[in-house]
Amino acid sequence: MASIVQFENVGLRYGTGQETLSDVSFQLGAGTFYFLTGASGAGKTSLLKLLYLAQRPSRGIIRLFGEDAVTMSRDRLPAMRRRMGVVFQDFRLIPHLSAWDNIALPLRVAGLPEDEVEQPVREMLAWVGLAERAHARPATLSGGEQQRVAIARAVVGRPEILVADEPTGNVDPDMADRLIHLFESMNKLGTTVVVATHDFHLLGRVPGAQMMRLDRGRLLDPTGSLRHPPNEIDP
Ligand SMILES: Nc1ncnc2c1ncn2[C@@H]1O[C@H](COP(=O)(O)OP(=O)(O)OP(=O)(O)O)[C@@H](O)[C@H]1O
Repeated sequence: MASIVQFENVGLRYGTGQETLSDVSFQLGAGTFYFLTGASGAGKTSLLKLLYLAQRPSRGIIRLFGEDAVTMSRDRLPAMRRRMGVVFQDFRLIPHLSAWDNIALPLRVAGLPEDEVEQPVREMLAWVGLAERAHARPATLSGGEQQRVAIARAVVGRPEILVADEPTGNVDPDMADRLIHLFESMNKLGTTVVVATHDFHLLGRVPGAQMMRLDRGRLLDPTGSLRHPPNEIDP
């Protein structure tokens, strides 16, 4: 299976402090589902920021869709980012837009005509259980509802990679299962999915998902499953 993301000896240092991420090396196989776990402060959000190109590493090599993401010119970044859907930990919805318009945004930015925007937005709103709240602005939605709008916005354009940072942090267990099922359905259609979570309950929900575990800025890969081809697990 082709790898869609490669990190080689990546390090990240904010300011002049210690490295937040050190010697991080892995490859993500196209079409695979990954969970990223680790204690609070281990560096999960930082790793995801490198992945969705919000942050450049202090050292190492990152290749995304076969291109060198570290030396890439700033003009190329928006086109690369459009191939990814991101669920931010703090949602980042546009406050003056309704739930509907927030979800429609990636499709409109991609230049889809309005008659091709309506159906996917309607379907996504229904999927995340917010059909009745289509016209609500983010400030009038609960935290869990905002999170569901953020998820709908990230997946509506069927991105090649979906990156989600604690996407079930604000919803009840039933909704968490439903959202994970949505990610799994997208994964079955070919999207590579990376979900950072503290929620151990979720980890068993996706058969075949690979685990990435960060421990104080270092990625543990005891089974070698993050290399390609994955190592056989020793009997
Ligand atoms: N912009 C920043 N400037 C300086 N330090 C930062 C910045 N962002 C994160 N850090 C530090 O980097 C470390 C890792 O943070 P990060 O948010 O990546 O961890 P995390 O595993 O996602 O944690 P959590 O599960 O609590 O969200 C922490 O010590 C944090 O204080």
